[in-house]
Amino acid sequence: MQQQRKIEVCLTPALLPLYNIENSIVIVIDIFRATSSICYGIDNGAEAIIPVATVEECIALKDDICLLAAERDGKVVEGFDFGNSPFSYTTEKVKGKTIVLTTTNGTHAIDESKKTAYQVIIGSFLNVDAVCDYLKTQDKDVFLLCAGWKNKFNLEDTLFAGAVVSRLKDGNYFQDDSSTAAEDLYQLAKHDLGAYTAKTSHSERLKLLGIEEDIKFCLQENITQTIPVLKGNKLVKMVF
Ligand SMILES: O=C(O)[C@H](CS(=O)(=O)O)OP(=O)(O)O
Repeated sequence: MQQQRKIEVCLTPALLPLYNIENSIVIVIDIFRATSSICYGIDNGAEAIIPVATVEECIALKDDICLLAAERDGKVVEGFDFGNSPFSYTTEKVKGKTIVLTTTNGTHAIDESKKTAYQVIIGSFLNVDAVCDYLKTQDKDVFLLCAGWKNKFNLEDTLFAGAVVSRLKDGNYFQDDSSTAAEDLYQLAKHDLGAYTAKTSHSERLKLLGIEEDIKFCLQENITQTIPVLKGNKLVKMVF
């Protein structure tokens, strides 16, 4: 008899060592803003985005062709082409380009999960239905990894995890308790994600930096069908 697939939500990268993800498709989630910007950039024709955990690794990969993007604590790191705002990942800026990217939380989560995952893909509200449609066609376990904030829990990534859980409901998955909690949170917030996420500490941080427009942008649902997938050390557009 075929084993029942699992759906698990890992609420922060700090909890990752507790899980076995060898048979799982890992969906890395960093709604504000890394995974939203990655989805947008790949959809806008970036050839690849190379996620790295540290600013030093980003500099080490510098060559004449790559763009270098680095963000820490919401700000572009001095000397880099750009940071983590989705508005830096437009067609005009990224089409045909390879970007080496490091961010406070998102690229750290990608780096940690790639070591043992069956596959790593990138999720955001921008591509939520495409991600779920893909997962429904796979016979792998689903592992939703929230990038959180500096290894701590955050609301917006958990909300997105809940959005995925609610869309996969009919798939007869075994759900862990954090998936159930995430789904309940999503049911509470889904009618007005903007109002709910206004409560988040991340919104407060981004507002202080004057970048509320980024928040609105990252909460749009299904503006793309593109799924970034990790191939080697590069995130590229998944081809079906
Ligand atoms: O740039 C962002 O929005 C955050 C920075 S922080 O968490 O507010 O310090 O980085 P990300 O890796 O996208 O969470």
